Amino acid sequence: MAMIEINNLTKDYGKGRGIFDINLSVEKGEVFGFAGINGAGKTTTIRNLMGFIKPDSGSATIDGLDATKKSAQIKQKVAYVPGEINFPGNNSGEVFLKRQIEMLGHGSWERCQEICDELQLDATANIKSMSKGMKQKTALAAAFAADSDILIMDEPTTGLDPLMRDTFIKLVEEQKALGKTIFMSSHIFKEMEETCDHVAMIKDGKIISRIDMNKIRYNPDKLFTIAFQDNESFQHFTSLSYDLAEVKPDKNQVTVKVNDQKINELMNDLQHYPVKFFKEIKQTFEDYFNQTFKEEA
Ligand SMILES: Nc1ncnc2c1ncn2[C@@H]1O[C@H](COP(=O)(O)OP(=O)(O)OP(=O)(O)O)[C@@H](O)[C@H]1O
Repeated sequence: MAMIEINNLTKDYGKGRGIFDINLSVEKGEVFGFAGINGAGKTTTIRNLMGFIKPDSGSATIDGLDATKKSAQIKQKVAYVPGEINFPGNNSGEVFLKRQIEMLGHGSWERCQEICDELQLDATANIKSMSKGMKQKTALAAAFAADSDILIMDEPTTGLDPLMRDTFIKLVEEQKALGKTIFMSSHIFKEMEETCDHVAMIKDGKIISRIDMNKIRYNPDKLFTIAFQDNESFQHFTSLSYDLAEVKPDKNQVTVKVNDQKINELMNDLQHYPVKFFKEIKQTFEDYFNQTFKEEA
């Protein structure tokens, strides 16, 4: 059974805003990304999932628990990082973190301290006077130290610098190795590319694509840009039967799409031409995201 199941979920705020007929399924042990630009519907979906708001139609379950009817149990079970962090009370980060661990009934203060060290967070500061980044780190420390089977995080790296994002990626990988299920929204491509097994893309409240990230990470179809030293070589090469993705005659340059199995063939062919430069164009999740959004426009 899937750990997170969303069926035909709709929350209509009017004027085309909200989420419409969302269907998603996240398996146990999977890191699942939810990608979309501002206002796409990520937070609305997550707030439904956590039972903070009721859908107009459809349903969501977490480990078999209905998000609306069993919201209290879900909040106990899930380590949650909200999109907008607003801590209750006027205590130090440490007091807050210790209470969180006590409240959830799993996780340990020792592990929490290790995570605070990794995130370079001084949790002795008062939570009300913390900077945006410190609040985000405190919320992450609470979630990662909770030892919950499921983590749901809404834009978890907001306010973190690039080095801290790398620490975040490491923490996610550790959780994945422990078999935890992670659902996180983001518009930061790097963290999704490095951590997610699957990503769903949302636009205007609707899912427009589901991606197996291995197909992006280990895409057998590679792109190579080759610049030739003279126009004659360029002309001759482009007359061969390669799949030409881009041709720039003024620069004697061509970009070819070549399957892994045909790379040796390309290398052999290129030996016959004076080549100025040769480089692989890496296809990233960002390229896929931008392309899909353009196609949907
Ligand atoms: N309580 C509300 N009342 C009216 N409209 C709302 C409400 N909450 C969200 N919306 C609208 O629903 C749409 C989806 O918002 P949501 O916050 O889910 O997007 P998001 O993908 O999380 O965006 P962001 O990346 O900016 O956080 C937006 O158009 C937003 O203005």
